[in-house]
Amino acid sequence: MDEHFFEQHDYESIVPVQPPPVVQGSVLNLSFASVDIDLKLDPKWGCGGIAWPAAEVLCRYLVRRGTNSLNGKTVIDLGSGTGLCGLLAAKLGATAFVTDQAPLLSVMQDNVELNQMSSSCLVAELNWGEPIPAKIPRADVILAADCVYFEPAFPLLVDTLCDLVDNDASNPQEILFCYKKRRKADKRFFTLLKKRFRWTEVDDDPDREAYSRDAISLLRLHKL
Ligand SMILES: C[S@@+](CC[C@H](N)C(=O)[O-])C[C@H]1O[C@@H](n2cnc3c(N)ncnc32)[C@H](O)[C@@H]1O
Repeated sequence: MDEHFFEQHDYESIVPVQPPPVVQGSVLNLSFASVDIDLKLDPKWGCGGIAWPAAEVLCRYLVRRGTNSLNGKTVIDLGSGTGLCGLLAAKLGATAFVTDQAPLLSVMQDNVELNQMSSSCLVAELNWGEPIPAKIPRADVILAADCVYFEPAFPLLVDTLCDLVDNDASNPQEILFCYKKRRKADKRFFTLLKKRFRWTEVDDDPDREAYSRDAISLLRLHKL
């Protein structure tokens, strides 16, 4: 993301921060190339109960890297909501941990069961800013989609990202951070992030031009 990103995309007045309306209990059938995922949506849990566009961008990118590209890897999906990115990672061969706050755990568990992924996609509570629970192991890949939207949580999310990354050069971790810009206030998140991470745009995604028109960036973070 170059430094003019926030000036180019001032969507504040035209992109609603509120989630689109969703019918309670509806099931969304998503297809990413050959990988299908069914998602129960639950608007009762606000923004966590629906699938967000940044999650779909991240899923499409992961699938494009190959259907076995996450074989044997451990993946953590932060602020997973419905569980979409973690479920997709599990379908690509990973052992995935879909994590969120307590109210979202039942939606994620329902979706894990709906997709028959209970053996490789595990649901765990992980509140940003709090110690990483013992049941969550070191991850090879950390995913975060559409997690920048609530200002008080900005420093908490940065802390959790830091806690999950150990900078072991012999065993590097990948952090894929897919972000949709909505408000100028989001810039404060990147000001905080910059103190602990640098980032590069994922540049091997042919969809990049299309989603950047929608103010979505897919970033790879590197801990300083
Ligand atoms: C906009 S939703 C994105 C959900 C999903 N990643 C997607 O893209 O479809 C943001 C998610 O972050 C979670 N979240 C917000 N604050 C959090 C916190 N302090 N700790 C853990 N998760 C949090 C919310 O519960 C919600 O599921």
